[in-house]
Amino acid sequence: MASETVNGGDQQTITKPPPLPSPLRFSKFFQFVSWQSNLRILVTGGAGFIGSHLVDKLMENEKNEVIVIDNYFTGSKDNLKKWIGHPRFELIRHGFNDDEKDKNMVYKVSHYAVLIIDLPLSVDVTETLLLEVDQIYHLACPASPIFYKYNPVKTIKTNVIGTLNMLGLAKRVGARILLTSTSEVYGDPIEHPQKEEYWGNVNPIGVRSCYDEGKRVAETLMFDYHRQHGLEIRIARIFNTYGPRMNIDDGRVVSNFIAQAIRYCSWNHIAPPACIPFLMGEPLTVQAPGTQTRSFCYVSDMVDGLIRLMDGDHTGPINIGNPGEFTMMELAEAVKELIDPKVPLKIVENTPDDPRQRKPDITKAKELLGWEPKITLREGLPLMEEDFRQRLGVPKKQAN
Ligand SMILES: NC(=O)c1ccc[n+]([C@@H]2O[C@H](COP(=O)([O-])OP(=O)(O)OC[C@H]3O[C@@H](n4cnc5c(N)ncnc54)[C@H](O)[C@@H]3O)[C@@H](O)[C@H]2O)c1
Ligand SMILES: O=C(O)[C@H]1O[C@H](OP(=O)(O)OP(=O)(O)OC[C@H]2O[C@@H](n3ccc(=O)[nH]c3=O)[C@H](O)[C@@H]2O)[C@H](O)[C@@H](O)[C@@H]1O
Repeated sequence: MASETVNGGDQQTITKPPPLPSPLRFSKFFQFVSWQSNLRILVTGGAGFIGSHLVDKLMENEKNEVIVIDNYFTGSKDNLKKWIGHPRFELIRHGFNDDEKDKNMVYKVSHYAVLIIDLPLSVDVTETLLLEVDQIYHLACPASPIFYKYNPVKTIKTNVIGTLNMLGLAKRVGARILLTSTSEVYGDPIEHPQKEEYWGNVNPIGVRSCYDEGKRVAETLMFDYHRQHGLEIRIARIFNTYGPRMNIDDGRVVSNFIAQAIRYCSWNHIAPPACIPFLMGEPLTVQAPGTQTRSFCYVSDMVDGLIRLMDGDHTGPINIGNPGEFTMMELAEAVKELIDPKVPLKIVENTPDDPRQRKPDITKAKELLGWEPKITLREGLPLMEEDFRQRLGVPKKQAN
């Protein structure tokens, strides 16, 4: 088991041996060795953007059994529809599955009647859960700033109570757990690019704190369980990730710019620009000043990095991101160039505490995981455009 540390090596090394696999799972393995999958993997937040791509990749391995829990706040069952009904896949609904539904009808009707009829049945990580699994990818948490700021108390609960619950589960069944932390733990960074040793510059009482301080506490909890109980932990610090399947009105910059540009062009196509300009859709909304930077990682690279981290020997935290750095103005220009150079830009007001620069130092990921991103922004944007056009029902116009 790994005992490498970060932060200049000033953290304690592991004093306890790693936990044994769940006794339940162990006996099942020997009893049914002929059909038992090698790994039962829980993905929290598996109906979301990164989570559903991760599920796709994990399901490619026939030795894996994948279980998803989600409360569908920002995720959707649609993202998982190709796996629903697959024998190696399970989407947990309020802690019981379809076969048990009839047996539990009274219980369910009395407690969840409205949910059964009107809403997809969901599982929230702020509630405790007992499952027999070997690995936990803990992603559940709204990621887009407009969504995580919508109900900040719930965001904090998800990060703190949700992570505690998943750590409790990992401890009980002897599972390895990976947390998807964030580059937001570096706040508005004074060091650039950001190395894992950097402790960050975070406002503890700002409107983003529910998310960035929430993730910092989640990291603390992970390390405390690791030191105190010998839990096998992995922490990924994810930098801005984009790709197909992001919510169209997610609010994050890449999805906003692509949706705005496609919508602008579709209106432009119907209404001649000279006569009805207000019908032409929204320009690209660049939040002031537009010189702030981000480094964008394509989702397949991200998923590859997460799996390498989970399956490797290093606890992290490890930055996983693409070091290619762009100002928001440069990103807007790249989207214009791709979709339609005539789409206008509009400078709009920014939100408080927006980090002014962000770029990962990925030396650790390269050295410890043998990972580096393969897909550049210019290669990834067209893949996302194609997916957004399909979902918006706006095909690309063929050049004459
Ligand atoms: N996408 C990025 O750029 C990025 C960057 C850094 C970190 N991350 C982290 O990666 C993870 C996934 O991000 P994403 O971009 O796929 O976001 P997303 O919003 O698409 O997915 C999050 C999923 O978690 C679910 N969820 C939220 N709260 C929950 C709760 N209390 N209980 C159960 N499910 C809950 C949502 O319904 C959704 O399906 C998050 O933890 C996020 O903080 C993402
Ligand atoms: O990578 C990360 O660690 C974090 O990145 C994002 O947070 P943020 O970078 O603020 O994401 P966006 O909302 O996409 O904003 C990026 C930049 O684009 C700008 N922006 C956003 C939206 C828009 O329409 N226009 C625009 O210029 C924002 O001002 C900001 O400077 C994610 O949403 C977080 O969940 C994640 O943890």
